[in-house]
Amino acid sequence: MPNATQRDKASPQNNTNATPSCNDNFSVQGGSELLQVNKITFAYEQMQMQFDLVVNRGETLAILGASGSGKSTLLNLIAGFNQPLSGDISFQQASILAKAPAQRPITTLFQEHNLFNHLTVKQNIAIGLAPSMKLDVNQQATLEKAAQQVEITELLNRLPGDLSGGQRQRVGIARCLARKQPLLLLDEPFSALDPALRQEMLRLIAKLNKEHDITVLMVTHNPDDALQIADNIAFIEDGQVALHAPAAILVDQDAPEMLKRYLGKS
Ligand SMILES: Nc1ncnc2c1ncn2[C@@H]1O[C@H](COP(=O)(O)OP(=O)(O)OP(=O)(O)O)[C@@H](O)[C@H]1O
Repeated sequence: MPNATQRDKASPQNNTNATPSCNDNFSVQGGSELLQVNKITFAYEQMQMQFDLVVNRGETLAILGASGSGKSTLLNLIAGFNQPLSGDISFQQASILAKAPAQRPITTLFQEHNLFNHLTVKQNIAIGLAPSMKLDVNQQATLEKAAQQVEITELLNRLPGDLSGGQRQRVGIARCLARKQPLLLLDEPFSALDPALRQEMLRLIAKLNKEHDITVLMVTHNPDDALQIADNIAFIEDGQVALHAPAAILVDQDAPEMLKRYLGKS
C-alpha cells in the first residue's frame, strides 16, 4: 500500500492533468498544457516508434515500461538528442523541433555521465549556466543558491571522482536547478543509489517540482518511485505511449492487463 505521501500525490482526485488515456476510469484531469509530443515518429532498424503525449505544467510524470520499450528514446526526442522522422514537439504551443538541445527549455539528468571528471563541482555547475564557465554576479549567486539547496556548498572545490554516487547526483541536480529550465527530464537517475539516498533524491525532486514550478518527466523501473512522487504515469509499450493515467493506477486492481503484466501482477 502507498504511504500517506504516496496517496496524496497519486490520488486521482488530486490530479490536475488532461491527456487521453486508454480507459475513461483512469483518465487524467485537465490543466494547462506545457509540452505536446504530437505524432513523433522515430525508428531504429528493428523498431518503429510513434509517441503522442501531453504534459501539463507542474505535472510529475513517471515513464514506465519494459526494457527496450522506448522510454529513453522518448526522452531523447524531447531533449533533442534524437531527431524524429515526422511529427512535432511543442513547448507552450511553439515548436521546439528546430532547436538544439541546449536551446530547449529543458535540462536532462541521466543515471551516469552527468559530470565532467576533469572539472570541479563548481565548474560542473557553472558550465550549465555559461559554456565558458565565466559567470557574472547574478549567475554566481544562482550557482551558490543551487549548491545550498542540495547541500553541496562544502564540496564545490572537489572533483567528481572524489565524491560518492549520491553526492555526484546532487551536483547533477544542482546544475539542473541553476539552469532554471521549466522542464526536467530524468532518465533512471537514482537506480544506482542505495535506498536511503534514493529516498533523499526523490524528496529533492518532489521539492523542486513543488517549490520551483518545475515539470518533471522521470523514467523509472521502480513503481514505488512513481507512486511516491508522480501525479501520472505514461506506460510505454512497443514504442508507443500505451497508457497515460493517474499514478494510482499502479495499485488499482482494475488496471489494464498490459500494466498488470509489466508489474508482475497477472
Ligand atoms: N543507438 C541505438 N541504435 C540502435 N537501436 C537502439 C539504439 N538505442 C536504442 N535502440 C533500440 O531501440 C529500442 C528502444 O530503446 P530505449 O533505450 O528507448 O528503451 P528503454 O525502454 O529506455 O529501455 P531500458 O529500460 O532497457 O533502458 C530498443 O529495442 C533498443 O534496442
